[in-house]
This record gives sequence, structure tokens and C-alpha cells, in this order.
Amino acid sequence: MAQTPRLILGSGSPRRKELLAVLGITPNAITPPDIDEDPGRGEVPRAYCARVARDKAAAIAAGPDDIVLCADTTVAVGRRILGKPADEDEARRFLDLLSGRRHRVYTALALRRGDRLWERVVEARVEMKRLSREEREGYLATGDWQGKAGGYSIQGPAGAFIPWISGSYTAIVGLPLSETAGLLQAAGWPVWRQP
Ligand SMILES: Cc1cn([C@H]2C[C@H](O)[C@@H](COP(=O)(O)OP(=O)(O)OP(=O)(O)O)O2)c(=O)[nH]c1=O
Repeated sequence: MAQTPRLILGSGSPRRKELLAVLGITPNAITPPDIDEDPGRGEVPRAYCARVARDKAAAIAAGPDDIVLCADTTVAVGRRILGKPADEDEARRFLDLLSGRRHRVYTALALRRGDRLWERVVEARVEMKRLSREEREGYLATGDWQGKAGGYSIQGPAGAFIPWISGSYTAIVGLPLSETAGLLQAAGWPVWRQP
């Protein structure tokens, strides 16, 4: 029987580690990628997100038989890309943009094993209620916006601002479990191995 390959989670996101753990998967190593996440000129959100996930997977050092799993989550308002806010002011501007409207959240997966690559982009739609000043400032004061694409996290206190989603909840949190399990299996990781 073929040996189980090593799995490297190429992500410093605690959410991605926790979501993998939901599948009973503990990676053999966790290596946060160090790449330039600036969007290129004219780059549209979906293509940007896919490209960043691919760049992350390419940047992680791994053996030829290791599986590298990387992801990127991007919030999009029309053609506008909202990444992780640099500071509270930027988070405030993002929330003002998102308040009272629907936006899209893309999470791109990139799995690499040697020179083979498996990719998926998962799209979800999210509605944020119209925020009062008190809600916005109260949320910003929690600090939960830090390190979150679009300046909010649905699994945190900002969940109180999200009355409706369409698509995968786990994709919004940062790792779509259905597609992740599918790609891991395609790359040779026994997700449903019997103990
Ligand atoms: C929209 C949204 C994003 N997020 C998070 C998921 C991602 O961690 C983060 C987007 O940044 P990413 O660049 O996708 O990931 P990261 O920098 O946290 O980690 P790494 O690149 O090392 O994998 O936003 C939530 O946790 N909840 C949400 O509702």
C-alpha cells in the first residue's frame, strides 16, 4: 500500500488549522507563506484570489511527494478587492463600504504535490446589515477585524451583522471544507481512511 504523504499546511491562519482539525486532519507541518499580496493593476477579485493562493503554494518549501495546502480569502465589492485592513481606519472604510449591501467572498485553494497543482475558487455571497455608528465603532473596538479580509469575520462578533449568506460558510471563514476534502483526496491524502 502507498505510504500516506506528508501534509504541509501553508498558512499562518488559525482558522484554517481549526477547520482542517474538524476533518480530523493534523498537518505534519505548518508553514506560513511569505508572499506579496498586492493586487496587480486591473486584476479582478476572483483571478487575484486564485493567483495569490497559487503564489502561496509555490512559495512553500516541500519535498517532491509532500502535499502543500494553501488558501486565500478575498472580499470583493464589485471589482474592488478588500484585503486585510492595515489599520483601524482602513477597517472602518471597509465596513462603510460593506454596510447595508451584499458582497462576495472568494476563497481560493491551491494544493501542490511535486509539480502537480489542484486549484478551486469557491464563491459565497454575504449580506451585511446597515451598520449604525454605534455598531461599527463597537465592533472596531473589539479588534476582531485585524487580519480578516474585508475587516470583519463572520465567525466573530461581526456575525451579528450578517443576516444572510449564499454559499459555503466554511469558505467565508477561510477554508471551504467540501472542496478541501475533495482536493486532498485527489492529491492522494486519505481523508476518510478507516482507523
Ligand atoms: C471574510 C472573513 C475572513 N476571514 C479571514 C480568513 C483569512 O485568515 C483572512 C484572509 O487572509 P488570507 O490572506 O486569506 O489568510 P491569512 O493571511 O490569515 O493566512 P495565510 O495567508 O497564512 O494562509 O480573513 C475570517 O476569518 N472570517 C471572515 O468572515
